[in-house]
Amino acid sequence: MALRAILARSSSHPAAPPPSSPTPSPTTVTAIRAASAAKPAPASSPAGGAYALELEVGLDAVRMASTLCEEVQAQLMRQDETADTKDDRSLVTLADYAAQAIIAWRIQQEWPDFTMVGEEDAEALTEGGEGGAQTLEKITALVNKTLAKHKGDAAPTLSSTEIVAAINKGGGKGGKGRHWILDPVDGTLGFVRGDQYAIALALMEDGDLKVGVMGCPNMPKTGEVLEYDSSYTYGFSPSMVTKMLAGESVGWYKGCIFAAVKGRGCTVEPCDARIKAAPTPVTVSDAFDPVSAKFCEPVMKANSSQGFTASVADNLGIASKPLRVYSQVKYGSVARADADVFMKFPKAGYKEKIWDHAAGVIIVEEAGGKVTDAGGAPLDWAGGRYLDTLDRGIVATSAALHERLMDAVSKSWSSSQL
Ligand SMILES: Nc1ncnc2c1ncn2[C@@H]1O[C@H](COP(=O)(O)OS(=O)(=O)O)[C@@H](OP(=O)(O)O)[C@H]1O
Ligand SMILES: [Mg+2]
Repeated sequence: MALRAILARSSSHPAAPPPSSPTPSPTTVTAIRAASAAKPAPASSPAGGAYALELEVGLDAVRMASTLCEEVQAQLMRQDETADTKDDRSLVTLADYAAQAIIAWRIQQEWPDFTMVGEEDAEALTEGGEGGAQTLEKITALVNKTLAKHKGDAAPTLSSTEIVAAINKGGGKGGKGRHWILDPVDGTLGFVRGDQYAIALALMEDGDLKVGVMGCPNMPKTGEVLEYDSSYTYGFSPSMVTKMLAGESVGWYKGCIFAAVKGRGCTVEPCDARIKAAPTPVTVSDAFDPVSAKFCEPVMKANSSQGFTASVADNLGIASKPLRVYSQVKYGSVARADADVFMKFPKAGYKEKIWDHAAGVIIVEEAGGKVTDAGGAPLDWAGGRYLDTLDRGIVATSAALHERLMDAVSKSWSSSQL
Protein backbone atom coordinates (compact mmCIF):
# COMPACT_ATOMS: atom_id res chain seq x y z
CA MET A 1 0.00 0.00 0.00
CA ALA A 2 1.32 3.45 -0.85
CA LEU A 3 2.39 5.67 2.02
CA ARG A 4 -0.16 8.32 1.20
CA ALA A 5 -2.92 5.75 1.37
CA ILE A 6 -1.67 4.44 4.71
CA LEU A 7 -1.41 7.91 6.22
CA ALA A 8 -4.72 9.01 4.77
CA ARG A 9 -6.43 5.92 6.14
CA SER A 10 -4.67 6.24 9.49
CA SER A 11 -5.38 9.92 9.89
CA SER A 12 -9.05 9.49 8.98
CA HIS A 13 -9.38 7.55 12.23
CA PRO A 14 -9.57 9.79 15.29
CA ALA A 15 -7.50 7.45 17.46
CA ALA A 16 -4.56 7.15 15.04
CA PRO A 17 -1.31 8.64 16.40
CA PRO A 18 0.81 11.03 14.29
CA PRO A 19 3.59 9.45 12.21
CA SER A 20 6.31 10.66 14.59
CA SER A 21 6.72 11.16 18.32
CA PRO A 22 4.00 8.79 19.48
CA THR A 23 2.72 9.14 23.02
CA PRO A 24 3.15 5.83 24.84
CA SER A 25 0.22 4.42 26.69
CA PRO A 26 0.99 3.72 30.37
CA THR A 27 0.12 0.09 29.74
CA THR A 28 2.68 -0.23 26.95
CA VAL A 29 5.46 1.36 29.00
CA THR A 30 4.66 -0.91 31.95
CA ALA A 31 4.79 -3.86 29.61
CA ILE A 32 8.19 -2.75 28.31
CA ARG A 33 9.54 -2.31 31.83
CA ALA A 34 8.13 -5.65 32.95
CA ALA A 35 9.73 -7.36 29.96
CA SER A 36 13.14 -5.88 30.72
CA ALA A 37 12.83 -6.66 34.43
CA ALA A 38 12.24 -10.31 33.58
CA LYS A 39 15.64 -10.51 31.86
CA PRO A 40 18.71 -11.38 33.92
CA ALA A 41 20.66 -8.29 35.03
CA PRO A 42 23.50 -7.50 32.63
CA ALA A 43 27.06 -8.05 33.85
CA SER A 44 27.69 -4.45 32.93
CA SER A 45 26.00 -1.61 31.08
CA PRO A 46 27.41 0.84 28.53
CA ALA A 47 26.64 3.75 30.85
CA GLY A 48 29.11 4.62 33.63
CA GLY A 49 32.77 3.69 33.73
CA ALA A 50 35.16 4.38 30.87
CA TYR A 51 33.80 6.45 27.98
CA ALA A 52 30.75 7.57 30.00
CA LEU A 53 31.03 11.14 28.73
CA GLU A 54 31.59 10.03 25.13
CA LEU A 55 28.46 7.88 25.37
CA GLU A 56 26.39 10.66 26.90
CA VAL A 57 27.47 13.16 24.25
CA GLY A 58 26.99 10.59 21.47
CA LEU A 59 23.45 9.81 22.67
CA ASP A 60 22.53 13.48 22.93
CA ALA A 61 23.94 14.21 19.47
CA VAL A 62 22.26 11.22 17.80
CA ARG A 63 18.93 11.98 19.49
CA MET A 64 18.98 15.53 18.10
CA ALA A 65 19.93 14.24 14.66
CA SER A 66 17.13 11.67 14.81
CA THR A 67 14.52 14.37 15.51
CA LEU A 68 15.85 16.40 12.63
CA CYS A 69 15.80 13.41 10.26
CA GLU A 70 12.22 12.55 11.17
CA GLU A 71 11.17 16.07 10.26
CA VAL A 72 12.95 15.96 6.90
CA GLN A 73 11.61 12.49 6.10
CA ALA A 74 8.08 13.76 6.72
CA GLN A 75 8.78 16.70 4.37
CA LEU A 76 10.05 14.30 1.71
CA MET A 77 6.96 12.12 2.06
CA ARG A 78 4.71 15.16 1.65
CA GLN A 79 6.87 16.13 -1.31
CA ASP A 80 7.66 19.48 0.32
CA GLU A 81 11.35 18.59 -0.12
CA THR A 82 13.33 16.59 -2.64
CA ALA A 83 16.58 14.65 -2.58
CA ASP A 84 19.64 15.73 -4.56
CA THR A 85 22.25 13.66 -6.34
CA LYS A 86 25.95 13.96 -5.48
CA ASP A 87 28.84 13.74 -7.94
CA ASP A 88 29.17 10.01 -7.21
CA ARG A 89 25.47 9.71 -8.12
CA SER A 90 24.46 8.82 -4.56
CA LEU A 91 21.53 10.62 -2.93
CA VAL A 92 21.80 13.46 -0.44
CA THR A 93 19.16 15.45 1.43
CA LEU A 94 19.00 18.38 3.84
CA ALA A 95 19.04 15.79 6.62
CA ASP A 96 22.43 14.32 5.63
CA TYR A 97 24.11 17.73 5.98
CA ALA A 98 22.11 18.95 8.95
CA ALA A 99 22.58 15.73 10.94
CA GLN A 100 26.33 15.83 10.34
CA ALA A 101 26.39 19.50 11.41
CA ILE A 102 24.45 19.03 14.63
CA ILE A 103 26.43 15.95 15.68
CA ALA A 104 29.81 17.58 14.94
CA TRP A 105 28.70 20.75 16.76
CA ARG A 106 27.69 18.72 19.85
CA ILE A 107 30.97 16.80 19.97
CA GLN A 108 32.91 20.03 19.54
CA GLN A 109 31.23 21.46 22.65
CA GLU A 110 33.03 18.82 24.69
CA TRP A 111 36.21 18.26 22.65
CA PRO A 112 37.09 21.37 20.60
CA ASP A 113 39.98 19.59 18.82
CA PHE A 114 38.14 16.40 17.89
CA THR A 115 38.63 14.79 14.49
CA MET A 116 35.97 13.01 12.49
CA VAL A 117 35.58 10.79 9.45
CA GLY A 118 32.12 11.63 8.16
CA GLU A 119 30.29 10.96 4.92
CA GLU A 120 29.36 14.53 3.97
CA ASP A 121 31.28 17.70 3.10
CA ALA A 122 29.95 21.21 2.49
CA GLU A 123 31.42 21.80 -0.97
CA ALA A 124 28.07 21.61 -2.78
CA LEU A 125 26.74 24.23 -0.35
CA THR A 126 29.63 26.67 -0.56
CA GLU A 127 30.52 26.17 -4.24
CA GLY A 128 27.02 25.45 -5.49
CA GLY A 129 25.98 28.98 -6.44
CA GLU A 130 22.51 30.28 -5.60
CA GLY A 131 21.08 26.77 -5.18
CA GLY A 132 23.83 25.80 -2.73
CA ALA A 133 23.34 28.99 -0.72
CA GLN A 134 19.58 28.39 -0.48
CA THR A 135 20.12 24.83 0.69
CA LEU A 136 22.60 26.05 3.30
CA GLU A 137 20.02 28.51 4.56
CA LYS A 138 17.48 25.71 4.99
CA ILE A 139 20.05 23.53 6.76
CA THR A 140 20.96 26.36 9.13
CA ALA A 141 17.30 26.95 9.98
CA LEU A 142 16.73 23.23 10.52
CA VAL A 143 19.74 22.84 12.84
CA ASN A 144 18.78 25.91 14.89
CA LYS A 145 15.16 24.76 15.15
CA THR A 146 16.32 21.34 16.38
CA LEU A 147 18.74 22.88 18.90
CA ALA A 148 15.93 25.07 20.24
CA LYS A 149 13.63 22.05 20.56
CA HIS A 150 16.21 20.05 22.51
CA LYS A 151 18.09 22.72 24.47
CA GLY A 152 15.40 25.30 25.13
CA ASP A 153 16.76 28.57 26.49
CA ALA A 154 20.30 27.21 26.45
CA ALA A 155 20.21 26.73 22.66
CA PRO A 156 22.72 28.77 20.69
CA THR A 157 21.89 30.16 17.26
CA LEU A 158 24.50 28.90 14.82
CA SER A 159 25.48 30.94 11.77
CA SER A 160 25.73 29.35 8.31
CA THR A 161 29.52 29.76 8.58
CA GLU A 162 29.51 27.68 11.77
CA ILE A 163 27.29 25.09 10.09
CA VAL A 164 29.70 24.78 7.15
CA ALA A 165 32.64 24.40 9.55
CA ALA A 166 30.79 21.72 11.53
CA ILE A 167 29.91 19.73 8.38
CA ASN A 168 33.51 19.96 7.17
CA LYS A 169 34.75 18.44 10.44
CA GLY A 170 33.82 15.18 8.73
CA GLY A 171 36.73 15.49 6.33
CA GLY A 172 39.23 13.74 8.61
CA LYS A 173 41.56 11.16 7.09
CA GLY A 174 41.19 8.71 9.96
CA GLY A 175 44.04 6.29 10.60
CA LYS A 176 45.75 5.78 13.97
CA GLY A 177 44.70 8.05 16.84
CA ARG A 178 41.26 9.00 18.15
CA HIS A 179 38.57 9.73 15.59
CA TRP A 180 34.79 9.89 15.57
CA ILE A 181 33.22 8.07 12.63
CA LEU A 182 29.84 9.26 11.31
CA ASP A 183 27.26 8.31 8.75
CA PRO A 184 24.66 11.05 9.37
CA VAL A 185 21.98 9.27 7.31
CA ASP A 186 22.96 5.72 6.51
CA GLY A 187 20.66 4.15 3.95
CA THR A 188 19.71 7.42 2.27
CA LEU A 189 17.71 5.47 -0.30
CA GLY A 190 15.59 3.95 2.47
CA PHE A 191 15.30 7.42 4.01
CA VAL A 192 13.90 9.05 0.87
CA ARG A 193 11.58 6.09 0.32
CA GLY A 194 10.05 6.55 3.78
CA ASP A 195 11.66 3.35 4.98
CA GLN A 196 14.52 2.31 7.30
CA TYR A 197 17.68 4.39 7.85
CA ALA A 198 20.16 4.97 10.65
CA ILE A 199 22.21 7.75 12.20
CA ALA A 200 25.44 5.90 12.89
CA LEU A 201 28.15 7.33 15.16
CA ALA A 202 31.22 5.55 16.54
CA LEU A 203 34.40 6.45 18.36
CA MET A 204 37.60 4.71 17.32
CA GLU A 205 41.00 4.84 19.04
CA ASP A 206 44.06 3.39 17.34
CA GLY A 207 41.97 0.97 15.33
CA ASP A 208 39.74 -0.14 18.24
CA LEU A 209 36.07 0.78 18.31
CA LYS A 210 35.27 2.13 21.77
CA VAL A 211 31.73 3.56 21.52
CA GLY A 212 28.84 3.09 19.13
CA VAL A 213 25.53 4.96 19.08
CA MET A 214 22.99 4.22 16.38
CA GLY A 215 19.67 5.99 16.01
CA CYS A 216 17.06 4.07 14.03
CA PRO A 217 13.99 6.34 13.99
CA ASN A 218 11.83 3.92 12.00
CA MET A 219 13.00 0.64 13.53
CA PRO A 220 10.11 -1.00 15.35
CA LYS A 221 10.50 -1.91 19.00
CA THR A 222 10.08 -5.54 18.05
CA GLY A 223 11.57 -7.38 15.12
CA GLU A 224 8.52 -7.33 12.94
CA VAL A 225 10.09 -4.94 10.44
CA LEU A 226 12.06 -7.92 9.28
CA GLU A 227 8.93 -9.88 8.53
CA TYR A 228 8.13 -7.58 5.67
CA ASP A 229 9.69 -7.40 2.29
CA SER A 230 9.11 -3.99 0.68
CA SER A 231 5.71 -3.59 2.31
CA TYR A 232 7.05 -1.70 5.30
CA THR A 233 6.39 1.98 4.91
CA TYR A 234 7.42 4.88 7.11
CA GLY A 235 7.64 2.72 10.21
CA PHE A 236 4.13 1.32 9.87
CA SER A 237 3.76 -2.39 9.33
CA PRO A 238 0.43 -3.63 7.98
CA SER A 239 -0.41 -5.08 11.39
CA MET A 240 0.27 -1.73 13.08
CA VAL A 241 -1.98 0.05 10.60
CA THR A 242 -4.69 -2.49 11.37
CA LYS A 243 -4.29 -1.76 15.08
CA MET A 244 -4.38 1.98 14.52
CA LEU A 245 -7.50 1.68 12.41
CA ALA A 246 -9.10 -0.31 15.21
CA GLY A 247 -8.26 2.53 17.59
CA GLU A 248 -5.73 0.52 19.61
CA SER A 249 -2.69 2.25 21.05
CA VAL A 250 0.58 1.12 19.56
CA GLY A 251 2.68 2.95 22.21
CA TRP A 252 6.44 2.77 21.69
CA TYR A 253 6.15 1.02 18.39
CA LYS A 254 9.15 2.44 16.59
CA GLY A 255 12.30 4.49 17.06
CA CYS A 256 15.25 2.75 18.69
CA ILE A 257 18.69 3.95 19.78
CA PHE A 258 21.38 1.32 20.28
CA ALA A 259 24.34 2.17 22.53
CA ALA A 260 27.51 0.15 23.05
CA VAL A 261 30.78 0.71 24.89
CA LYS A 262 33.75 -1.60 24.48
CA GLY A 263 33.64 -4.28 27.15
CA ARG A 264 30.42 -2.93 28.69
CA GLY A 265 27.66 -4.43 26.53
CA CYS A 266 24.93 -3.02 24.35
CA THR A 267 21.50 -1.59 25.12
CA VAL A 268 18.50 -0.31 23.22
CA GLU A 269 16.11 2.46 24.25
CA PRO A 270 13.48 4.65 22.56
CA CYS A 271 14.71 7.29 20.15
CA ASP A 272 12.18 9.75 21.50
CA ALA A 273 13.54 11.01 24.84
CA ARG A 274 10.01 11.79 26.02
CA ILE A 275 9.23 8.07 26.16
CA LYS A 276 10.51 6.91 29.53
CA ALA A 277 11.83 3.39 29.20
CA ALA A 278 15.14 2.31 30.71
CA PRO A 279 17.86 1.12 28.30
CA THR A 280 17.37 -2.62 27.81
CA PRO A 281 20.39 -4.91 27.33
CA VAL A 282 20.36 -6.77 24.02
CA THR A 283 22.16 -9.95 23.02
CA VAL A 284 22.58 -11.79 19.75
CA SER A 285 20.71 -15.01 19.08
CA ASP A 286 21.97 -17.71 21.46
CA ALA A 287 20.85 -20.77 19.50
CA PHE A 288 20.87 -21.53 15.80
CA ASP A 289 17.91 -23.44 14.41
CA PRO A 290 18.02 -23.45 10.59
CA VAL A 291 14.25 -23.89 10.44
CA SER A 292 13.53 -20.60 12.21
CA ALA A 293 16.81 -18.81 11.40
CA LYS A 294 16.79 -15.55 9.45
CA PHE A 295 19.47 -13.68 7.58
CA CYS A 296 19.46 -10.11 6.39
CA GLU A 297 21.16 -8.31 3.53
CA PRO A 298 21.01 -5.00 1.59
CA VAL A 299 17.87 -4.21 -0.36
CA MET A 300 19.65 -3.21 -3.56
CA LYS A 301 21.03 -5.92 -5.82
CA ALA A 302 23.73 -3.45 -6.91
CA ASN A 303 25.12 -3.28 -3.35
CA SER A 304 25.60 -6.98 -2.61
CA SER A 305 25.44 -10.28 -4.45
CA GLN A 306 22.09 -11.74 -3.49
CA GLY A 307 22.87 -14.93 -5.38
CA PHE A 308 25.97 -15.51 -3.26
CA THR A 309 24.19 -14.85 0.06
CA ALA A 310 21.43 -17.25 -1.02
CA SER A 311 24.05 -19.92 -1.60
CA VAL A 312 25.68 -19.33 1.83
CA ALA A 313 22.28 -19.41 3.52
CA ASP A 314 21.53 -22.66 1.70
CA ASN A 315 24.78 -24.16 3.00
CA LEU A 316 23.73 -23.23 6.53
CA GLY A 317 20.35 -24.87 5.95
CA ILE A 318 18.43 -21.60 6.34
CA ALA A 319 15.08 -22.12 4.67
CA SER A 320 13.47 -18.70 5.00
CA LYS A 321 13.65 -15.87 2.48
CA PRO A 322 16.29 -13.18 3.02
CA LEU A 323 15.20 -10.12 5.00
CA ARG A 324 16.14 -7.09 2.95
CA VAL A 325 16.52 -3.98 5.06
CA TYR A 326 18.13 -0.62 4.30
CA SER A 327 21.08 0.67 6.36
CA GLN A 328 22.87 -0.42 9.52
CA VAL A 329 19.47 -1.25 11.01
CA LYS A 330 20.61 -4.73 9.84
CA TYR A 331 23.37 -4.73 12.47
CA GLY A 332 20.82 -3.66 15.10
CA SER A 333 18.62 -6.54 14.00
CA VAL A 334 21.42 -9.06 14.53
CA ALA A 335 22.37 -7.42 17.88
CA ARG A 336 18.88 -7.88 19.30
CA ALA A 337 18.42 -11.33 17.73
CA ASP A 338 15.74 -10.41 15.19
CA ALA A 339 18.06 -12.06 12.68
CA ASP A 340 20.87 -14.60 13.07
CA VAL A 341 23.14 -13.42 10.29
CA PHE A 342 23.90 -10.29 8.23
CA MET A 343 25.92 -10.64 5.03
CA LYS A 344 27.10 -8.09 2.47
CA PHE A 345 29.18 -9.06 -0.58
CA PRO A 346 29.74 -5.97 -2.75
CA LYS A 347 30.86 -6.18 -6.36
CA ALA A 348 34.61 -6.64 -6.87
CA GLY A 349 36.34 -3.25 -6.85
CA TYR A 350 33.83 -1.51 -4.59
CA LYS A 351 35.55 0.06 -1.57
CA GLU A 352 33.52 -0.10 1.63
CA LYS A 353 33.62 3.05 3.79
CA ILE A 354 34.24 2.87 7.51
CA TRP A 355 31.16 4.97 8.36
CA ASP A 356 28.87 2.40 6.74
CA HIS A 357 29.83 -0.20 9.37
CA ALA A 358 31.66 1.15 12.45
CA ALA A 359 28.69 1.87 14.75
CA GLY A 360 26.86 -1.30 13.70
CA VAL A 361 29.91 -3.48 14.25
CA ILE A 362 30.60 -2.45 17.87
CA ILE A 363 26.87 -2.78 18.58
CA VAL A 364 26.86 -6.39 17.36
CA GLU A 365 30.16 -7.21 19.10
CA GLU A 366 29.00 -5.82 22.42
CA ALA A 367 25.78 -7.81 22.07
CA GLY A 368 27.95 -10.95 21.97
CA GLY A 369 28.37 -11.22 18.21
CA LYS A 370 31.30 -11.44 15.85
CA VAL A 371 31.85 -9.36 12.71
CA THR A 372 34.62 -10.11 10.21
CA ASP A 373 35.36 -10.02 6.54
CA ALA A 374 34.70 -13.10 4.43
CA GLY A 375 38.14 -14.46 5.25
CA GLY A 376 37.43 -14.30 9.00
CA ALA A 377 39.69 -11.27 9.64
CA PRO A 378 38.56 -8.35 11.81
CA LEU A 379 37.83 -5.10 9.96
CA ASP A 380 40.68 -2.57 9.84
CA TRP A 381 39.37 0.71 11.26
CA ALA A 382 42.74 2.47 11.25
CA GLY A 383 43.32 2.21 7.50
CA GLY A 384 41.76 5.58 6.63
CA ARG A 385 38.31 6.38 5.23
CA TYR A 386 37.95 3.02 3.45
CA LEU A 387 38.11 -0.61 4.55
CA ASP A 388 40.97 -1.14 2.12
CA THR A 389 42.03 -4.61 3.18
CA LEU A 390 38.53 -6.08 3.17
CA ASP A 391 38.40 -9.64 1.88
CA ARG A 392 35.32 -9.99 -0.39
CA GLY A 393 32.58 -8.97 2.04
CA ILE A 394 31.34 -8.57 5.60
CA VAL A 395 29.52 -11.04 7.85
CA ALA A 396 27.97 -10.48 11.27
CA THR A 397 26.56 -13.23 13.46
CA SER A 398 26.77 -14.73 16.95
CA ALA A 399 30.24 -15.72 18.12
CA ALA A 400 28.95 -19.31 18.34
CA LEU A 401 27.79 -19.47 14.71
CA HIS A 402 30.69 -17.58 13.17
CA GLU A 403 32.89 -20.59 12.35
CA ARG A 404 30.01 -22.44 10.67
CA LEU A 405 29.24 -19.32 8.69
CA MET A 406 32.88 -19.10 7.55
CA ASP A 407 32.72 -22.72 6.38
CA ALA A 408 29.51 -21.98 4.49
CA VAL A 409 31.12 -18.94 2.82
CA SER A 410 34.16 -21.01 1.77
CA LYS A 411 31.94 -23.72 0.33
CA SER A 412 29.94 -21.21 -1.69
CA TRP A 413 33.08 -19.38 -2.79
CA SER A 414 34.73 -22.47 -4.19
CA SER A 415 31.70 -23.15 -6.37
CA SER A 416 30.95 -19.54 -7.39
CA GLN A 417 32.05 -17.05 -9.99
CA LEU A 418 31.80 -14.01 -7.65
N1 LIG B 1 27.78 -0.32 -5.35
C1 LIG B 1 27.78 -0.41 -4.03
N2 LIG B 1 28.15 -1.54 -3.42
C2 LIG B 1 28.13 -1.64 -2.10
N3 LIG B 1 27.75 -0.67 -1.25
C3 LIG B 1 27.36 0.48 -1.79
C4 LIG B 1 27.35 0.68 -3.19
N4 LIG B 1 26.92 1.92 -3.45
C5 LIG B 1 26.69 2.49 -2.24
N5 LIG B 1 26.97 1.63 -1.26
C6 LIG B 1 26.92 1.85 0.19
O1 LIG B 1 25.93 1.05 0.77
C7 LIG B 1 25.27 1.82 1.78
C8 LIG B 1 23.88 1.33 1.93
O2 LIG B 1 23.95 0.01 2.34
P1 LIG B 1 22.65 -0.81 2.56
O3 LIG B 1 23.01 -2.07 3.20
O4 LIG B 1 21.65 0.03 3.26
O5 LIG B 1 22.18 -1.09 1.06
S1 LIG B 1 20.73 -1.04 0.47
O6 LIG B 1 20.39 0.34 0.21
O7 LIG B 1 19.85 -1.72 1.41
O8 LIG B 1 20.83 -1.81 -0.76
C9 LIG B 1 25.33 3.21 1.29
O9 LIG B 1 25.30 4.09 2.39
P2 LIG B 1 24.51 5.49 2.29
O10 LIG B 1 25.21 6.27 1.21
O11 LIG B 1 24.73 6.07 3.66
O12 LIG B 1 23.09 5.18 2.00
C10 LIG B 1 26.63 3.29 0.52
O13 LIG B 1 27.68 3.81 1.25
MG1 LIG C 1 25.97 4.77 4.58
